[in-house]
Amino acid sequence: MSSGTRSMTLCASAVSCRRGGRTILREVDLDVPAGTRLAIVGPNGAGKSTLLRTLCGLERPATGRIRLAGDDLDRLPARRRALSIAVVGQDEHPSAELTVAEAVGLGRTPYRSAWSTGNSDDHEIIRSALEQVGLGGWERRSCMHLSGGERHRVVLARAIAQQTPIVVLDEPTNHLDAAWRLRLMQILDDLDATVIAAMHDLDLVLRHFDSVAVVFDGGITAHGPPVEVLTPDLLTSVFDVSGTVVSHPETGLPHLLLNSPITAQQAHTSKENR
Ligand SMILES: Nc1ncnc2c1ncn2[C@@H]1O[C@H](COP(=O)(O)OP(=O)(O)OP(=O)(O)O)[C@@H](O)[C@H]1O
Repeated sequence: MSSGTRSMTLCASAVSCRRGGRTILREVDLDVPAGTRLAIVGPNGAGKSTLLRTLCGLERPATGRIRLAGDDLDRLPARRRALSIAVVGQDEHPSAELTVAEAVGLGRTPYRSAWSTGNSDDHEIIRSALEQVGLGGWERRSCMHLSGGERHRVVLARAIAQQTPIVVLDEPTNHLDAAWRLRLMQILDDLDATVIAAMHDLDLVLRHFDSVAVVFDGGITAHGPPVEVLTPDLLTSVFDVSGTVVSHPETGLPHLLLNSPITAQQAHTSKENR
């Protein structure tokens, strides 16, 4: 971990979020120590994107504070924020008018002075970011003609090129095929950065994140190491599925076996018992 990464703890205290006149999250406390990997999970509509957007400063909390390395996030100048946090949004794709290099080069904007088009370091950083996402040599291609998965990888390369101590991603495995889902997780594992990601794939969460925060019922209902949090009871009461964590017979790593969605009656009983 670099010294810059080490000092960048992100801290939410008593944060409430409102969208469309409705309170989505109430009094959330969440510390993300520098250099750790946090997955945010929860059912559709629970408020994962809302929490992520608030944590990275794209939305202001209705109440409470977000602090980055001790400073109030909403008081940080835009440039300093862009040098601290890179964001890969849900279903975000690069503008069709840009070449791949231009789209990835947007990640270098906070480092440039006005009217600068980038220097040789920038070109090398862009080239290297494209290599990492398997698009080496694609600099001159138009973003207009990329597939969904390729566009997603360009946006990921932009975040890598931004070289921030914190990277925030909203459902980063969307649009990716089986191999690229695993490669993406490897890329995130290798980043010298704090990683915060909203995830639907709980199996990947088990092996690639230090901790998981479960967003449910207007708050964080559980938070801790994935193998401790993703218990059969929690899977039933929060996700309406039955499932269990098993060890891979060869690697010994934890994997999630999901059986079947539970019935509406079972879900009701489980919630009554919570
Ligand atoms: N701009 C908005 N105006 C009104 N309601 C909104 C707005 N954005 C989100 N919501 C509502 O806030 C709630 C939380 O949305 P959010 O996108 O944070 O959920 P999520 O957990 O990320 O869901 P998903 O897994 O489906 O992506 C949802 O009920 C959604 O309909």
